[in-house]
Amino acid sequence: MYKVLVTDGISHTGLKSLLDHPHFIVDRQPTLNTEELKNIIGTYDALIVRSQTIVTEELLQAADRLHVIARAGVGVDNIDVNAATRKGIIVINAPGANTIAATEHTLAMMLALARKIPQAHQKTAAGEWDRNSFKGVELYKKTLGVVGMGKIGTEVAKRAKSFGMNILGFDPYLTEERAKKLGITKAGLDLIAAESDFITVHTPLTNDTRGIINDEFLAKTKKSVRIVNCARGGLINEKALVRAIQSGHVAGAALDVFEKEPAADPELLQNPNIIVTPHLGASTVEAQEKVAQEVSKEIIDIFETQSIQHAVNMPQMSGETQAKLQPYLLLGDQIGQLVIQLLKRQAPGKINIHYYGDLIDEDTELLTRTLLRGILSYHLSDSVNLINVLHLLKEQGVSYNVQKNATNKGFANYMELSVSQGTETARIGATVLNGYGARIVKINEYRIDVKPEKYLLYIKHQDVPGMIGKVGSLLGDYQINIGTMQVGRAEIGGEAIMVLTLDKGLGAEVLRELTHIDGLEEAQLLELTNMDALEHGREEPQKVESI
Ligand SMILES: NC(=O)C1=CN([C@@H]2O[C@H](COP(=O)(O)OP(=O)(O)OC[C@H]3O[C@@H](n4cnc5c(N)ncnc54)[C@H](O)[C@@H]3O)[C@@H](O)[C@H]2O)C=CC1
Ligand SMILES: O=C(O)C(=O)COP(=O)(O)O
Repeated sequence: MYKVLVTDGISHTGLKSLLDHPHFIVDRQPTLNTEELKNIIGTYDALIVRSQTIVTEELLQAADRLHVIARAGVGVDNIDVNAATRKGIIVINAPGANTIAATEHTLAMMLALARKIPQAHQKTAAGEWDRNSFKGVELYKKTLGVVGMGKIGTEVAKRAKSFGMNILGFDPYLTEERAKKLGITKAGLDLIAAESDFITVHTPLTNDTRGIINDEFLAKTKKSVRIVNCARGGLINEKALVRAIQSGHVAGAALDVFEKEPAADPELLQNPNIIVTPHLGASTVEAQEKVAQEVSKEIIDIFETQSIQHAVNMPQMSGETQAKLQPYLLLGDQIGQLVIQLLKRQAPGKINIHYYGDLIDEDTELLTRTLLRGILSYHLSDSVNLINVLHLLKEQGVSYNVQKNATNKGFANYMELSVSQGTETARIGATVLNGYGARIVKINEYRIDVKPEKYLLYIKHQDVPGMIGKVGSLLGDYQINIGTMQVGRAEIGGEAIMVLTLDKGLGAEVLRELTHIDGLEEAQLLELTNMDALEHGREEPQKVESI
């Protein structure tokens, strides 16, 4: 059973697949304080949050078995993603599931700001019939500057066009072609400042975007501009905004998000020209069900089938590509494990990965991580996974290099992995044969043809007659059954290798005796762990024995 902790208010209906699943226990604890959360997090496999729960490095230090943090929404700035990555915790979100909700809230805020609806409502509800104080402005024929033309920015732009607005869009990823298709103008920040009557921001909060609307930007804006932020507090420098509104340069602002939440600054909250909502952009019935459904499904997938779709700290890959790469991923993990053992179990210093043939057309980032995890797992065991493997390599000072080559090396697809430490190098080449499965086809400079199995006996010897018989009979004396035997040599009568698959492992005594055979230079048992789990395309999940 896997234990899932749900903090923050998450839709019960949306969580249904998790709540009904026989392998998951879901605890809903929406009112925990930081200390309480820290005290219990250690017993959970997954955590589901919205924007309210702050997931810090300190909290993660106590999260000993946490495998997944799911953000039922988009922004992950309340989660220390780097700390999660270092700990090998997958962070997922639900991009797109609340796009429409945030879009409609932005439009609602823009209209409310233009027509002073909250202020008028307040006065009317208090019994005052004031028809003079609330003259608004129209959106029609006005220019809207959209900073951040991602999912929400784009949907906002489309809807604003239907009000007859001219749209200026700014986003490093906005091409002229897409802008044209949307019927908007691709612009820079300066043009947006100079031309816009309304400006709305829709970027994530990053080092780049923090304070993107600041004194300097506001100074370049048109007089009486109105500003909307339904994305992230911090994109607008609040002090600068208040100054610009007080000076009369900015006519007003509509804010759903704040530098610090819950918002408390009276200069913002009690300003007659600023309308506010308490981070409600995603708060619709539909969006909340959808975000909860999406993260629930993905959590189940991650634990049950190791398939990850929306990890923010992993390469993204479609299910189709993942399925196509699956045999290579299994093989990659295996040759990673084997190559480090061939290096006489020394820590790696330098790793080279080459992909040839059909593999060069694939997105190999996940495969590369799998190979690297295979290598590191020999010394670091379960503490290394696909999430933290690059971080751990860096931490260990191991360099790696990936090359792709269109030549096919005699196989439709081929990958070669070499690991060095000092002057020693171990190398394995492998391929997936259509209809026959995975094969190791090269070990160091020798060509062979071995199907990876749990126990492989690797022997280096002189290419002299009788060697195969001697090895076979010694193993027979110890009741060790040989599954397959392959020999490879660089030249007749020179050095050669023998690779045997065995039904069980063998001890140091047998290995010692093997090396006493005349002409036998080296014997090494290579062992693959996690074979069963790998066969099923996933690692062994952590199990809760009893709750
Ligand atoms: N108020 C609320 O409740 C909600 C807020 N959000 C927030 O809205 C924002 C946008 O969300 P989505 O559209 O779903 O994300 P998205 O990832 O689809 O779009 C973000 C866009 O910002 C662009 N961008 C990044 N840096 C930029 C820069 N320096 N200048 C201009 N553009 C830049 C990116 O290229 C991307 O196209 C996020 O901050 C998200 O957290 C999302 C949902 C609800
Ligand atoms: O999805 C986002 O980025 C949001 O800001 C929504 O936040 P919430 O889930 O409503 O706390």
